[in-house]
Amino acid sequence: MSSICAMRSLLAASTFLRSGASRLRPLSLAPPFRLNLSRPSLGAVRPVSAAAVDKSRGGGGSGMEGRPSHPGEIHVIVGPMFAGKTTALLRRVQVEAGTGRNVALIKSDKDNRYGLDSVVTHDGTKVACWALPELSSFQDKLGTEAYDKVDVIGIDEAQFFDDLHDFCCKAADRDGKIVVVAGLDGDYKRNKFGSVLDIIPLADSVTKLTARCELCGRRAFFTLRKTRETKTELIGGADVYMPRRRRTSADADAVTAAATRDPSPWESLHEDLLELIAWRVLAGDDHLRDYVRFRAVCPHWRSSTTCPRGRGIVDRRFHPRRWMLLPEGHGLYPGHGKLRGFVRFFNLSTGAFVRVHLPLFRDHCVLDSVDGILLLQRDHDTAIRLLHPFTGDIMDFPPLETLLSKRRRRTSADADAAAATRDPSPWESLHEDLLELIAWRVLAGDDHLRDYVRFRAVCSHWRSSTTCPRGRGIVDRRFHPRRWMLLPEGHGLYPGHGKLRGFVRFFNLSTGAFVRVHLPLFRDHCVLDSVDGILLLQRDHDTAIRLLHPFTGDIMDFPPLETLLRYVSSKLVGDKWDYLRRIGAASINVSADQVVSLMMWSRGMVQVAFATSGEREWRVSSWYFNQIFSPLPFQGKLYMVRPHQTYGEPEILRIDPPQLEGTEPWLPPPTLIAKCPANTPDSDNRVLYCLVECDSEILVIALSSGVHKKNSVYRLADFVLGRRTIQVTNIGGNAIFIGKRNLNKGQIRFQGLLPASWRVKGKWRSGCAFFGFSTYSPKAHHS
Ligand SMILES: Nc1ncnc2c1ncn2[C@@H]1O[C@H](COP(=O)(O)OP(=O)(O)O)[C@@H](O)[C@H]1O
Ligand SMILES: Cc1cn([C@H]2C[C@H](O)[C@@H](COP(=O)(O)O)O2)c(=O)[nH]c1=O
Repeated sequence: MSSICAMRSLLAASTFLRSGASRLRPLSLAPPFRLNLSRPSLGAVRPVSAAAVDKSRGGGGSGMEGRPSHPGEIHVIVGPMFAGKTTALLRRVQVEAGTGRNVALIKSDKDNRYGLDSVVTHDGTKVACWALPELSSFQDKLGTEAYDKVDVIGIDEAQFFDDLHDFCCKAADRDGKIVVVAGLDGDYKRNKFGSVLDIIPLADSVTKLTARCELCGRRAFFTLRKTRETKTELIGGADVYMPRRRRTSADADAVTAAATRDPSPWESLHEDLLELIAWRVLAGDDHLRDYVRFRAVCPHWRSSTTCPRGRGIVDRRFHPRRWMLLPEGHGLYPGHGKLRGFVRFFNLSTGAFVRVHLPLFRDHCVLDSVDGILLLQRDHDTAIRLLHPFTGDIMDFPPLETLLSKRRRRTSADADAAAATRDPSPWESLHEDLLELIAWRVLAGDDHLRDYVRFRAVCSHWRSSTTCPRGRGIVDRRFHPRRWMLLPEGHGLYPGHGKLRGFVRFFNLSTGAFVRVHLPLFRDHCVLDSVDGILLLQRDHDTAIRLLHPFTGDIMDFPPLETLLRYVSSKLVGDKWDYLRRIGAASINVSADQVVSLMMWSRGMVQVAFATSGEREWRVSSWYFNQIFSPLPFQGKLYMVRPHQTYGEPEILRIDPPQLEGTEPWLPPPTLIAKCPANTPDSDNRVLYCLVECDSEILVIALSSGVHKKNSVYRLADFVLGRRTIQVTNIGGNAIFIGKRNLNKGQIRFQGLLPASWRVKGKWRSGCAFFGFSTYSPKAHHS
C-alpha cells in the first residue's frame, strides 16, 4: 500500500458526475443567435419572412414608397483586432433579433478567412451573412421587397467597404434601418483604415473596444503586424496580427525613425518582434549575458528592449538564476583585501565564469543567495540588503537585529508569565518560536495535516503557539490536504448518495491511511475536480463554483460556472454543460496579500478561465489555444504539452497565475519553457509526451505508440535546460498514473498504453507505471 505514492492526487482530481446530475443542470441555453432573416444560400437570394417584420418600426422603406415612419440609427464598434468587435456585433444583432426584428449581416468578401458564407469571431462563433464586394450591392442582392423588411443591418469588417459612409447615410437616414457597424479604426501602422472614422459624425453611439496585449497582457489598443508585408490590406488572423499596447513616446520615435529611414536588415526589425526575441533570450541558460549581448547589437535593439539595470530585482526575468558566487578558497572570503573588491561567479548551466567588481563586500557579508540575488547583511547596522551582482541593483530591508530584539522581548515576557503561574513541564515550556519551527517541519511531512492536528493536541500551550488550520485551510497552502484523495465508494455510491448519510472517505496517497468525514454539503453539490486535495465543487442551484477544504470545512466561493457557458465552442456537438464540467486542470493560487485566485481549463473551452474569490463572473484569458495535452497543475501554475501537428517539436507551456494588481485582473499568456524531441516522419514510433508530478517535481513521460514500444521518463527541469537525453532511471518506489482521470460512479478509469513496458538500458527499474485502458474497482486495487 505504501508503495502507492502516486505522482499527483490523480484520483482525487476526478470528475464526479452523479447519475442524477442532469436534473440539476440549468436548462441548456438556446443557440446563440436566432435571426429572423434566414441565412443566404450562396448564389441565391432568400426573401425575408414577412411575418417577422416589426410593424412598430414601420418596416423601413427602400425610398420608393417615401420616408420611413421611424428614424434609423447608426452604432459603431471599433478597436484593434481580437478586441471582440465581431462578438459585440453578433451580440447586438442577437438582441435585436430577439425582439422580433429582421436582421441582416454583411461582411466584406475580401475577408475569406473562414469562407464567405458567415461572420466568424476569433473564438469560432459563426453566423450566416452576406459577403459583398461593396455595400451598394446589398439592396440589389436582397431584392427591394426583402430589403424593405430588414430592420437591422450588421456590417462586419467595415474598413474594407469604400462606400460605408454613403450606405450608412442612406440606410439609416432614408430607409430607417438600425445599422450596427464593426470594423478596425486603424491599420497596423495606426493610420485610419478605410472610411470607418468617416461615419463617426453620423453615429448615435461609438464604442471603442480593447484587446489584451499578447506580450504583456495589458490593454491593447492597436494591431501589430508580425510580418514584413507593407500593403495596408492583408487578410489574416493570429498568424499575421497580434494586439499590442500603447508605446511610450521614445518607442514611438524609434518606430517613426525605423519607418522613415532605409533600415539595414537587422536594424529594421520591429520593436515588438525584438521584445519577443528578447523574451526568448531571457529564458535561456546564460540568459543575462545573452541578453546584454543581444541589446548591444545596435541602438535600435537597445532602445526597443528593457534595460535590466534598475529592474534587476523587481523583474524576475533578470534574476541571475543560474549564477553562484564562487568560493575562492585559501581563506579568501568576498571582501578580503587580497581580492581588491573582485568576486567571481560561476554559471551552473554553462560552466562560464565572470569576475565582478563589488567593493560593497568590504562592509557587507553574504548570508544567502536567492535566485542568484545575494542576501547581504550590512556590518554597521545589520540591515538586510538584496544585491543583484550584475546590474548592481540594491534593495534594502529591515536590520536583522530587529528580529533578535523581538525574540528577546518575547522570551522575557513569556518567562515572566510562566513563572507567575506555575512550574512548566519540560514539554510545555518549549519556547513558542521553537514550537512554530517544529510545526513547520510537521507540515512538510506526508500525512502533514493529521500529524499537525496531533501535534497541536499535545497541550494548550502548543496549541496557542501554533496557527489553527481552521479558517486558513485554503488561504494557507501549507494546510492544503495535498496527498489526500476522495475515495470512490463503488456500487454507484457517489458523494451525497443517500446511503452514505453525508459521509465520504478520503485516502492518503503516501501513507495509505483512510479517514471518514461528514460532509453533508454533497447533497446539493457535485465534485468537478480536486486541486492539492482541495475539492472543487459546483453548487446545484446556481452552478456556483466553490472550493472546499474537506478537513477544516473552509469554503471559498467563486462565480457560477454558468457564466462560462458562452465560451464553450459552438462547434462542439452535444450538451455544452457536459463539456464545461469536464475540468481538464485547475490550480489555486494565493497572493502575498492572501487573495485566492482560481484558474481552470475546461475541456469545452479554448481559453483559460480565472477568477478571484467573491467575484460574480469568470474572466477568460485574452489568448487561446487549439490543442493541448496532459494539463498539470503544479505549485499554483498550469503546465501542459502542446503537441505538434506534424513533425515539429512538441512544446511544454506554463501558465502563471492571474495578475491581480492594476485595475483589472489578467492572465499572462503561456510561457514556452521547454521543447520535446520531435517525431520523425521515417520512424514507425510516434511519441506522445505527458506530464506527471513526482516527489515535488514534474516528470515528462515519453509514451511510444509504435510497434517497438519504448517508454521513457525525463525530468522537466532537464528539458528546460535543453538536456533532453538524460533519462530518469529510478522513481524511488513511486507509481505513476498516466492518462485521463475520470472518477465516475465509483470507478476509476486510466487511459494510456498497455503494458507498463518501462525499461531503461534493458533493466527493469524500481517504481512502476500504470498505463492502460482499464476500468477497475479501487477497492480491489487497494486491498
Ligand atoms: N491572439 C489571439 N488569437 C486568437 N484569438 C484571440 C486572440 N486574442 C483574443 N482572442 C479571442 O478573440 C475573441 C474576440 O474575437 P472577435 O470578436 O472576432 O474580435 P474582433 O472582431 O475584434 O477581431 C476574444 O474574446 C478572444 O477569445
Ligand atoms: C490591422 C490590419 C488588419 N487587416 C485585416 C486583417 C483581418 O483580415 C481584418 C481584421 O479582422 P478582425 O475581425 O478585426 O479581427 O483586417 C488588414 O488588412 N490590414 C491591417 O493593417
